[in-house]
Amino acid sequence: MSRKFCVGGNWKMNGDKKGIQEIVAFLKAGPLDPNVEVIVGCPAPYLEYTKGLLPANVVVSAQNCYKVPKGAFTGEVSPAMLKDLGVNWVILGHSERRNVFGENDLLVAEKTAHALEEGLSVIACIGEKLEEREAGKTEEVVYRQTQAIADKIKDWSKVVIAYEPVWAIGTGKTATPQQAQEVHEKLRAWLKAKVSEKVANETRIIYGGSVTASNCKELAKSGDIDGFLVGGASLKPEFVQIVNARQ
Ligand SMILES: O=C(CO)COP(=O)(O)O
Repeated sequence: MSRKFCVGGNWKMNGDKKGIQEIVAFLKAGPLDPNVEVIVGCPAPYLEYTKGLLPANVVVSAQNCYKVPKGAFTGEVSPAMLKDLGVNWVILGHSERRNVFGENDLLVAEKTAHALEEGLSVIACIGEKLEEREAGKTEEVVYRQTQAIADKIKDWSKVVIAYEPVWAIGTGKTATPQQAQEVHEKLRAWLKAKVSEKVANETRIIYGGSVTASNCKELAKSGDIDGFLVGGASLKPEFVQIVNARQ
């Protein structure tokens, strides 16, 4: 089975109704490559609003959710609530969740498991910090983060892994196609060894970190880069070019 190219926009804590209308306008104008799965991660209060505006070829995603269906967890959102709104995707374990909000590997794995149980598709984010890369620990870190998830889930069919080296996020320092491909290839080999050959062959591994219209085409040529998770550039019309990187 070939892996469908997948491009997610992660709006982070950006946007208001007017801004969302502008983003929807360039998504509608496209044209977006019909062979690409396009997902936009919007802030929780705007999920239903955004879903109501998006064209049929773009789906909406949440940026976070908690690990249980309901209860005394002030400020949290459950997968059941997302499903109730007709939202079928969630981004989990983003480095900003890990590093600003203190989410550890276990919590990210528990959230992933629960979201999958509730029927959501998950973009599960992993990636090393600059000091970890400089210390030669990139593989150790991404394997550890992926192992935590592998320990909690059985079905990988609704999981997309986003490799986002922390040093490349919002910095303008994109990983080179070689750097990204190297990690993606190693992750796929790891999945083959630790999970199964089928999961290794079928799971999409997308790259995130300063992806722009000008660097996406080179990155998209690498065999193990199955798409992108785009931050800043997903708020701008150039997102359309990133979706179309393989054209
Ligand atoms: O964190 C990211 C996507 O989730 C990447 O952000 P930038 O594209 O702004 O570097």
